[in-house]
Amino acid sequence: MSEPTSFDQRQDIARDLQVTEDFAVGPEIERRVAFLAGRLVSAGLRALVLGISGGVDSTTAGRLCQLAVERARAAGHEARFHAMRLPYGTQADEHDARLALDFIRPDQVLTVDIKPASDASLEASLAAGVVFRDARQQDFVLGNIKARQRMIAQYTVAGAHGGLVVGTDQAAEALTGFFTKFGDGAADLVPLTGLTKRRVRAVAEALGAPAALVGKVPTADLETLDPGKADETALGVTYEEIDDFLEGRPVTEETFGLLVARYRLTDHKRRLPIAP
Ligand SMILES: Nc1ncnc2c1ncn2[C@@H]1O[C@H](COP(=O)(O)OP(=O)(O)OC[C@H]2O[C@@H]([n+]3cccc(C(=O)O)c3)[C@H](O)[C@@H]2O)[C@@H](O)[C@H]1O
Ligand SMILES: Nc1ncnc2c1ncn2[C@@H]1O[C@H](COP(=O)(O)OP(=O)(O)OP(=O)(O)O)[C@@H](O)[C@H]1O
Ligand SMILES: [Mg+2]
Repeated sequence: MSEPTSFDQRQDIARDLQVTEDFAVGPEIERRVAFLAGRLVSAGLRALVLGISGGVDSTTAGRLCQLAVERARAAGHEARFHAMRLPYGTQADEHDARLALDFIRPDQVLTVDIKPASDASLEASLAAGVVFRDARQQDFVLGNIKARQRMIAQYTVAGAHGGLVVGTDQAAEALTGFFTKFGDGAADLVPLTGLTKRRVRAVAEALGAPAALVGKVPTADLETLDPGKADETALGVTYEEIDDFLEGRPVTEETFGLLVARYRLTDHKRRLPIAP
């Protein structure tokens, strides 16, 4: 049997991540709003829950959620969108989060500071004798604790209101595994699935999001020692390159190899836990 060609490899990955060749923003918005409203109604539940960071992904997904609950209500189904602010203490770009909320106009906004619980979790492990290699490694692990703490806060609200937790995973993050397993990677519904980053921005723009958020530099903003670090700095590859790869446009051989390697390495993050 012959080795798959680069072309086949790329196509298989794009298919696995549900990236389509064609993209029309209007029908994509309609399909995703219908998906959220339909799932809420068919599950017999009453709420959608999502953290709003001030980044373009949650701005976009948040507006889709609000449109979906309004559609469900118009069809006679009781439904509300609970948008959550989940800062770790004080967030440097809080003004962007406020801008996002003004645009989304959610039914409800709830703020939970994840700092006390995140710090307590780390402290308890340190007190139990967990030792980190150095301060950087400890800070990186604390970053993943923050992402998981946000997941816990969102599931708390979902539990209180009979809600579904919405995730913001999209194709560029899925390809690179650039999310915390069971943290921001954990959700009930993922309406941005299959969208490259530039397509997320196109959806945001078509929905009428402020330009400052549509074009905002993506950041996981998880490391206390490196606040607001750009995802592209952490990844060593640009979103333009990731999107080009996923959409079948030319990328350098080096980028191609790097992305295929990253996709393989992070396979476990896109699946259920491995069983014997
Ligand atoms: N082959 C394999 N089969 C099964 N499990 C495997 C595995 N390789 C590693 N693992 C395990 O997976 C776990 C590591 O995964 P995980 O805990 O996610 O940790 P990890 O992938 O190391 O870190 C998460 C990365 O995502 C970034 N992130 C997080 C959250 C949000 C965003 C954002 O863009 O907003 C970005 C974050 O900055 C960081 O670079 C470990 O337990 C590891 O041992
Ligand atoms: N400070 C925060 N407050 C509320 N929710 C947050 C916060 N930080 C992260 N989240 C949640 O975690 C998700 C993953 O973060 P991520 O950085 O990938 O998305 P984003 O900030 O919306 O967009 P971008 O990737 O462009 O920065 C967010 O979409 C949001 O739901
Ligand atoms: Mg972000």
